[in-house]
Amino acid sequence: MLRIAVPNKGSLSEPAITMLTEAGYQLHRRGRELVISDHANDVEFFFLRPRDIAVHVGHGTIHVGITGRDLLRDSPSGAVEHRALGFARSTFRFAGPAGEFTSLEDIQGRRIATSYDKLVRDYLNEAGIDAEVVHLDGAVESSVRLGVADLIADVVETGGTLRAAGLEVFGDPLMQSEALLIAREDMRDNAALATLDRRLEGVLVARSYVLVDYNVRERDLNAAIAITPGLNSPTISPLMNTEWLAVRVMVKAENINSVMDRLYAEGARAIIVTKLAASRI
Ligand SMILES: Nc1ncnc2c1ncn2[C@@H]1O[C@H](COP(=O)(O)OP(=O)(O)OP(=O)(O)O)[C@@H](O)[C@H]1O
Ligand SMILES: O=P(O)(O)OC[C@H]1O[C@H](OP(=O)(O)OP(=O)(O)O)[C@H](O)[C@@H]1O
Ligand SMILES: [Mg+2]
Repeated sequence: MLRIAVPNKGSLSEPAITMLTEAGYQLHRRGRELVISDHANDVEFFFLRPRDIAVHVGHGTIHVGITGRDLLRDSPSGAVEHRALGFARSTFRFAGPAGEFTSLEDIQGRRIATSYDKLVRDYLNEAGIDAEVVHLDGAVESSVRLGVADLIADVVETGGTLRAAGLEVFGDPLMQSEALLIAREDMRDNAALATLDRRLEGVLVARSYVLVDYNVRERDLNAAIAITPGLNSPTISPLMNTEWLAVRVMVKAENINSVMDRLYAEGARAIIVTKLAASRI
């Protein structure tokens, strides 16, 4: 039975549970259960602190897990990134009081508050900068005002928390993060992991693609197909009126209106777009 670690709280928890549910798994918690068995799918879900998931997966007692790339990099765990999952996107940045820091060199000899000690230390070592890392478990943005640090290094999404604390980012981001499916290298060829991975890929595709149907005259077909080449190849079917063909094809959802405009300009008509509920590519 495949053991899967799921974040039990924080920004990763709800979207991870939603994604696994969309992938067909049963992991509804009625109360404070720490483990849920999904017998129909032959998997077991362990609800764990986001920060601990890389440790459990690296240890091998849990086969795979969902965590953030920043948390994985902050852990000494031997787990590796298996697939990016496209949610909980954030950047990891240095920030200080407005106007006080402009570049990385300004950090030399100063005190940096963070919950991500290893990530920050590795970055400073790489950059050849010597600074003191002050570990805090959370609410890192308050540390400058409270005097325990001169600057911070933390997760930034909207920047709202920084602004509220009177801090400004400076320098390049230390990294870009998002939720990941992580596993140990030796799980790479595991069949149960491959099934989970294909299901998650199916959710990602269903979220980012739409199905487009349209009719087009045979003479305009090549121009239309150039706009919508599809994943493998579009499906072309005959219509009763033999001058026209029906085309069915997958298209990235984000540009769908501009794609429809261009298809229409090339002579396509009866263009309809359908959302995908699930997919296996
Ligand atoms: N505001 C946010 N927007 C997007 N992603 C975020 C945000 N805050 C945190 N994350 C991401 O969520 C993960 C960390 O989870 P989070 O900070 O929500 O957990 P937590 O419950 O605070 O955990 P802990 O108490 O161990 O710090 C990281 O991968 C981080 O990049
Ligand atoms: O840029 P923003 O959109 O404001 O989001 C970033 C904030 O969200 C996270 O905090 P969280 O809610 O996890 O609290 P924590 O500090 O206790 O971890 C993160 O640590 C930042 O403080
Ligand atoms: Mg947090």
